[in-house]
Amino acid sequence: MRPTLAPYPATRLRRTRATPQIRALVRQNTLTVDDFIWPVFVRAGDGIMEPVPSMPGVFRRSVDKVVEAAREAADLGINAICLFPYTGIEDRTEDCAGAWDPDNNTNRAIRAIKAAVPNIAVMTDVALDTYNINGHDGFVEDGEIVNDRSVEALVKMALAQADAGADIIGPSDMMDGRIGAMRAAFEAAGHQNVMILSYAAKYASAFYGPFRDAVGASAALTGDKNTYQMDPGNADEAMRLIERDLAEGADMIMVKPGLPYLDICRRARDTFGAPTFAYQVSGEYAMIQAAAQNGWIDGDRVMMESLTAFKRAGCDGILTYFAPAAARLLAKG
Ligand SMILES: NCc1[nH]cc(CCC(=O)O)c1CC(=O)O
Repeated sequence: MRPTLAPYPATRLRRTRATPQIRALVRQNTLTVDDFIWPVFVRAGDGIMEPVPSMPGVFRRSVDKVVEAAREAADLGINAICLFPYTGIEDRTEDCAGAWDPDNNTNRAIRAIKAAVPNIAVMTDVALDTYNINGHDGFVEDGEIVNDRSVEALVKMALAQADAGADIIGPSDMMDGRIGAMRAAFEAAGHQNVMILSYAAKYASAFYGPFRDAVGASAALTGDKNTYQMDPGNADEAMRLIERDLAEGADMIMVKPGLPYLDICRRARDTFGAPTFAYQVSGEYAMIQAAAQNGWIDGDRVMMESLTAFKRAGCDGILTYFAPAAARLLAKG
């Protein structure tokens, strides 16, 4: 729809920008604490908060500290927390068995949060990269990332998370057929209320660098993820992937990374109208933090502006490491 515009001077578009009150009145998109999912890194141990050097302000937390973080988030009004495990090179294996161990750090954290902080949703990550000796999201056979055997393992991983009490399962692996396989397995296991937030349009991005440091995958990763994650030049393929995942039973979909892919967010929103999320990934976070620490930008303002951009692009919510900081700023008003 084209707005009707009388010619100048009848139309002076600056009129509706003149005061804070009028600007607030005509504002189309507003960020609220309801928009955030907070990604948190879980590690072994007790009483540990280990800083992630490439992500200033982000920590690897032991389970007890993750529970504290969940409580803090819930008190700020954040609706969901998303868990990612850190695994050192010594605990990584070729068979990735740790991924579906009911007592791995993620599953222990899910149970502990569910017991202590009932008013926050728990989301998880489903991919083998955090347990794999070679850092890939699927099994590697003769240098190839194999699909169907990986899907079987991912289903086991997802079931273990659902058994532990996860509310939202987030498959980030980009294997074909995993959403349908997980949905069928959940139905068979009585987990019909477990949601799937599919990382449907996930690009092979250099913006994931700091995350791979955070989960211990950087040192492990051999080669790249170009045979399963998307080519940054493609847009139509993202629509096909989202349509496919929704048809297989995903409840919500994600575009990842975030800011460089806002065009994909907008198309996803307009094409499918499904609950649409973006992941403001580690590299996006690190760039803003680095520039802010150098005094080159106003960190708080850039944080809020970047998060608002996702709302403008049609997203219902954002996975962001800024969640608690932004929630605190919003609470101040
Ligand atoms: N399956 C792994 C996974 N899940 C979330 C991220 C990235 C998140 C971030 O960069 O903040 C990645 C990294 C990757 O695909 O290599």
